[in-house]
Amino acid sequence: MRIDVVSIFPEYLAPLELSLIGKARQDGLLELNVHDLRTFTTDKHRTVDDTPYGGGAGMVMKPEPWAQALESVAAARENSKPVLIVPSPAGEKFNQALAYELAEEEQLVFACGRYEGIDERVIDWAQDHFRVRPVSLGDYVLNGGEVAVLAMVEAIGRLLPGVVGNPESLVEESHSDGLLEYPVYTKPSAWRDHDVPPILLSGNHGKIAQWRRHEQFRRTAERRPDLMEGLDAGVLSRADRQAL
Ligand SMILES: N#Cc1c(-c2ccc3ccn(Cc4cccnc4)c3c2)n[nH]c1N
Repeated sequence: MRIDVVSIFPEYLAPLELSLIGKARQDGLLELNVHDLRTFTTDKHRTVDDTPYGGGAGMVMKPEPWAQALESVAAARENSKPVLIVPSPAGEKFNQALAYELAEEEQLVFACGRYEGIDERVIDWAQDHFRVRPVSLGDYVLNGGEVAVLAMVEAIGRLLPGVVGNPESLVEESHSDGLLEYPVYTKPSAWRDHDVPPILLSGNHGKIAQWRRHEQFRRTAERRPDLMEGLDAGVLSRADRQAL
């Protein structure tokens, strides 16, 4: 997969040189290019914003630098247009299902807006060159798209083949099957008056799996009742229904 990120703060994306994603880039599992939007300006002040038509507070990002930048990074392909992800408070909610969907793409382009956002005509123009997806990280307000891109690239990148050492670990984590993950413990078994649940020391793998499943349901019902409504019937085994 190739990922291109355009931002006026390219240094914000430096953490993607670290850890799992950084190693995936070194191993050639992921190509990630970060581009400075100001590279695509033509005036001596390298201007990327201007006052909003219709008045109002703040500034809006000018359309032409964005069109130049996006044209520059769009890999020419016959069969399908690359995906352009535009982080926005007004986007569809990012979730694990969307992370899996986007992990299948050949190229993802991320447009990190700042100020009050990007001139909407860029989104309209981009429809002819990209499959455009405005995406929100969550229902809270950030100052720009970079933090959202860090989160999305990590969530998507870790799903790519070979990035996570043990693919098994992707199966049982939160949201992989619509449920929150079960609690985890390690040595020592007794710690500051808090003991590891005895079932986990029993060596009875069937009972341990049953306990873990029950904990997934208990936690999900307690912390995220909204997820319980959306559970796919196939996810609920007979034993699961008994656990509810
Ligand atoms: N993804 C995502 C986001 C953003 C977000 C993303 C891009 C930009 C570009 C500018 N701002 C500031 C801004 C603030 C308020 C109104 N309009 C714009 C952004 C906020 N906020 N919250 C999220 N979950």
